[in-house]
Amino acid sequence: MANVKCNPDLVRERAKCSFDVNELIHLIDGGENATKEKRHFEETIFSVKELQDAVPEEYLSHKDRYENAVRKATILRDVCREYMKKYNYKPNRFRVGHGVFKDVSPFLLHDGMFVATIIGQGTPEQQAEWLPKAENMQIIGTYAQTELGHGSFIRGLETRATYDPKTEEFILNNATLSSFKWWPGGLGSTVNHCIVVAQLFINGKSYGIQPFIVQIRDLNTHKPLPGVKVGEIGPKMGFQTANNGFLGFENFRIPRMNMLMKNAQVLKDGTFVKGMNEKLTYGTMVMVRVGIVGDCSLNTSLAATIAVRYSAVRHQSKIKAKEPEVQILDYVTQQHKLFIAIASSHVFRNVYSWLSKSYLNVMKDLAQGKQDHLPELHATACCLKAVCSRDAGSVVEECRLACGGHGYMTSSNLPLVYGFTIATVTYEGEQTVLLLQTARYLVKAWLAALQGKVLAPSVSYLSDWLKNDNVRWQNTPEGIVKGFQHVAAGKVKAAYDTIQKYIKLGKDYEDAWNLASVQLMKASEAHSRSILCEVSWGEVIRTSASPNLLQVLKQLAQLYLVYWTLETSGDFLVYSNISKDDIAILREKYEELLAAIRPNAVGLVDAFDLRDEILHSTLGSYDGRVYERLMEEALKSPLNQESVNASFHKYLKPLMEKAKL
Ligand SMILES: CCCCCCCC/C=C\CCCCC/C=C/C(=O)SCCNC(=O)CCNC(=O)[C@H](O)C(C)(C)COP(=O)(O)OP(=O)(O)OC[C@H]1O[C@@H](n2cnc3c(N)ncnc32)[C@H](O)[C@@H]1OP(=O)(O)O
Ligand SMILES: Cc1cc2nc3c(=O)[nH]c(=O)nc-3n(C[C@H](O)[C@H](O)[C@H](O)COP(=O)(O)OP(=O)(O)OC[C@H]3O[C@@H](n4cnc5c(N)ncnc54)[C@H](O)[C@@H]3O)c2cc1C
Repeated sequence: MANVKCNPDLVRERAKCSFDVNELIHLIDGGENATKEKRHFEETIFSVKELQDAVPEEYLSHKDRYENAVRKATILRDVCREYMKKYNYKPNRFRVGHGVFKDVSPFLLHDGMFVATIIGQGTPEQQAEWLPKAENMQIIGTYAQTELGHGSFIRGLETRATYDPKTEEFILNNATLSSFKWWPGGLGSTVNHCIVVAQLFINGKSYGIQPFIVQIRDLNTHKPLPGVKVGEIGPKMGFQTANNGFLGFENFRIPRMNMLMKNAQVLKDGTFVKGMNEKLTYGTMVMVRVGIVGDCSLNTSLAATIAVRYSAVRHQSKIKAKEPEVQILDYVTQQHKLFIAIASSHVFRNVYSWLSKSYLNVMKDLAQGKQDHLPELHATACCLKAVCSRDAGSVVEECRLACGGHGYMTSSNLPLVYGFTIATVTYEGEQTVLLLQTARYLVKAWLAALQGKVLAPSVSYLSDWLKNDNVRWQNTPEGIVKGFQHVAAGKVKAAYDTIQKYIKLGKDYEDAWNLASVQLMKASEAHSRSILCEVSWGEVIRTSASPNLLQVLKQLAQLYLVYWTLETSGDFLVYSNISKDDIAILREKYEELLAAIRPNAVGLVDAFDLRDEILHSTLGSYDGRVYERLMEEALKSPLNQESVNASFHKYLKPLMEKAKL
């Protein structure tokens, strides 16, 4: 990239960077070697001509766009397979996926949930049967859980799997419209198999929801099998190429062994054998929620790179009347909009790495029959997924707005990035629903703290606060982290007290919960923010890096802490010992941090190391040829391929002629 002829502003920005950009790239990637491998892999993918679109895909019809995405998905699969064989390298498909598809691969659910569910929910025998076929794409699958009528409340799913001991089969049925599966990615026209989550019935008795592996299309003709009704759900806000679909069954029979039975089993005679914990059936969702925190880091870095580079290139208006128009990045309000995006990406990455380790530890425990840490993992993954996805959506939109009119252009790629980022707020557990899951855990933890019990590490601050809620405020990163914990503890207590108040007024627990649920949701958000602050600050101070880089990483981490303290200063005034003077000091600190980060802004986004092919942006490319690219892309419009469009003769001319009469 260094030899590309760049916009002079970007050249100047890069020259003033105070740290070694390559050092940060290596740190993010996990070492110099990892960067080399990543770059070699990406170079390979993006040099495949067939993966490059001649026409921007927004000009294609819905159908052509889908077919093009499938074409590229199959080529990408082949290239990756060869590459993995040759180099024994497991690539991050999500990064290159953004480059190849711009939007979402029709195989996303195959990789992200179908294979993962076979691993997580299948017995060793079932894995041996299905996994090789799924991994080498002999079968293509998705995860079909959500229905027209139910998504959040999965105990309410209506698809039925009724066991027939005579034939040792399950009979799948969707008797109502609301029971039709609705949303699964790839289901529309791509997959031939599904994990179907259905209510198990044996001898008229319900045994809750269970996962079944179901073939829905003929492997040769791709026609839906008799008894299967399947199709695509149509255009959406984003995810246009994900091929989301609907599905219903009518007396569709599958063998008994197609119920994934790692957790619970149905024996030949119809005996149901309960698993260690019925919530383990929800395991794939926990895994994906963890992954989404990492995805939030990637999505935020895409938007930050585009908006920061553009803001360095774009000159508009003046700060001082007699001086030239400034780079818009010099406006402190612009820095306020953008630097939190850079900081958030680092915070999400660090927290993702921490959460993934917890996830793997709990999986190891579960394999040994220990489930003590599962509730804590579930509670933590729920609130972090909810808050990170919401933050990422807001950050991406702020970056888009920060690019003014050009941010509204599809060719900036910011609308698309927003489309797939904001979807993460809803899928894999709607944000409020997940925050309320965490609130259940927090309320229990609060009760346990009141009883003097020892709490799990992520909530032990509740006990500390109970012992001493009068800790002096300190304007240090550690003091701010404590402050976030005080806010969270104060909110948990307030929500708990509100539930108790309603119960005393004669409400039952469920109604009291619903009445207090705004507070519960906010408590859960505050808990999540305190984890984000504590973990990310902790990770940064433990980072081994050169003094220059460490200084910049600390500035970013502090920016995150101070930004969110100021954003939620009302809460701090209510629940911590912060004073108005402390807030004024933090405001000053915030301005200092923006100024300190300013010279490194372009270096920091360069360190995300996102190739132009991944960014897909007229505004964000490495060379900063913004206006040239905007014009080049505009000229690709089909309307610019003709000097006069047929509509002139058909409609406009007759209209003008009528007006003459
Ligand atoms: C570096 C880059 C990395 C990139 C990685 C990218 C990652 C992305 C990977 C793949 C992309 C895939 C794309 C996905 C597209 C979208 C897919 C989908 O959306 S699939 C459908 C997802 N659906 C949901 O998430 C539904 C949400 N609803 C629920 O989960 C549940 O209904 C519920 C809200 C949890 C409620 O369940 P239920 O009613 O049964 O429970 P409760 O009565 O409320 O609670 C009972 C107790 O059970 C505990 N519980 C609940 N869930 C779990 C769990 N999963 N694990 C453990 N424990 C659980 C709950 O806490 C209650 O406990 P108590 O309070 O009673 O003790
Ligand atoms: C892009 C995209 C891709 C998807 N891909 C898949 C897929 O591959 N497979 C799949 O199975 N599903 C998929 N889904 C479905 C997704 O998982 C659900 O849409 C999601 O879980 C939310 O459920 P819902 O639509 O039922 O929302 P609802 O639950 O109906 O939410 C509507 C409102 O009701 C509120 N609400 C609901 N319950 C409660 C409660 N208990 N307390 C308080 N408020 C509540 C919510 O907070 C929200 O404000 C996808 C969705 C999207 C958008």
